[in-house]
Amino acid sequence: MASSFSTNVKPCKLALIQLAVTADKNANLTNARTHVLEAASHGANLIVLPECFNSPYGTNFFPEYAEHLKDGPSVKALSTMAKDANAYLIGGSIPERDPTDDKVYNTCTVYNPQGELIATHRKVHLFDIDVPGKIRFQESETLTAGNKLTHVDTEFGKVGVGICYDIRFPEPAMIAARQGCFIMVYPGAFNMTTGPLHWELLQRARAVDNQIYVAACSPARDLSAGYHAWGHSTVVGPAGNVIETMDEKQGIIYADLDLTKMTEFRQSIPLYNQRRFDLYADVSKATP
Ligand SMILES: NC(=O)CCC(=O)C(=O)O
Repeated sequence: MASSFSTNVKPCKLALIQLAVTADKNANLTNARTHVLEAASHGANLIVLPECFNSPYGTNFFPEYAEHLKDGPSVKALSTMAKDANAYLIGGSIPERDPTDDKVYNTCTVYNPQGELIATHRKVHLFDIDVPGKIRFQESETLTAGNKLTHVDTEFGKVGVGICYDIRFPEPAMIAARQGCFIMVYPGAFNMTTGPLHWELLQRARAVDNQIYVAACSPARDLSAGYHAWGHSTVVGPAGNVIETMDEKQGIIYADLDLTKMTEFRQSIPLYNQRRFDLYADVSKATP
């Protein structure tokens, strides 16, 4: 079977904005706007913000900062930013309160260059871990998990979206790749324990498994905050190569994404046609 990627699409300049996040929501939105417009002035047409960019990252903060998507200040600000930047904007994530059930979600909102909200992704895998003596974090104390995978059509091709801990699960990236996404984008906030261990490894793994681009966009590290983000926002290519990365400070990285090169690489190592789904079509049925 031939790869389902289409290559006759426009080239795309990706920008990952590693924002410094504070406890002041309005200041965070203003800071995001400044950086989105800066990225656009450098020619970026697909711009990404970090996980939880409008609120400190902590289970006690999520309900306090949560807002409705319909009329919340963050969605309004992001929509205007996308329009003024004339770019697709993957708006990191924000704590979202659903007015129908009052539950709170960790939600990524995506906008087209006209400022229209074209997709939402609620974090599917909640970050519940307990590494003794290192880090305990239980998003499920205040958040509810989303129930769908998210693929967004853009003029550059189809973009898969996950949020942070979602990257640990290979299946959504594989489904996205098989359904034609050329990139998985993960707004994410790893920490000082799991960041050095797994942040880059997981991005490279998702990329090399599926021969797609992978981008992960973190907040900058703030040692005065309760949660210390790893930073190191990174773009990985379809061969599993790190294209661009950075340190822990606020800043922007850029990458030109070239689907022709991606298709050539897929032809040279044609995993797509070689998979043996006759042997492993449904891993959920595997038992010891
Ligand atoms: N915000 C998150 O989901 C953090 C995920 C993380 O640090 C990990 O190790 O996984």
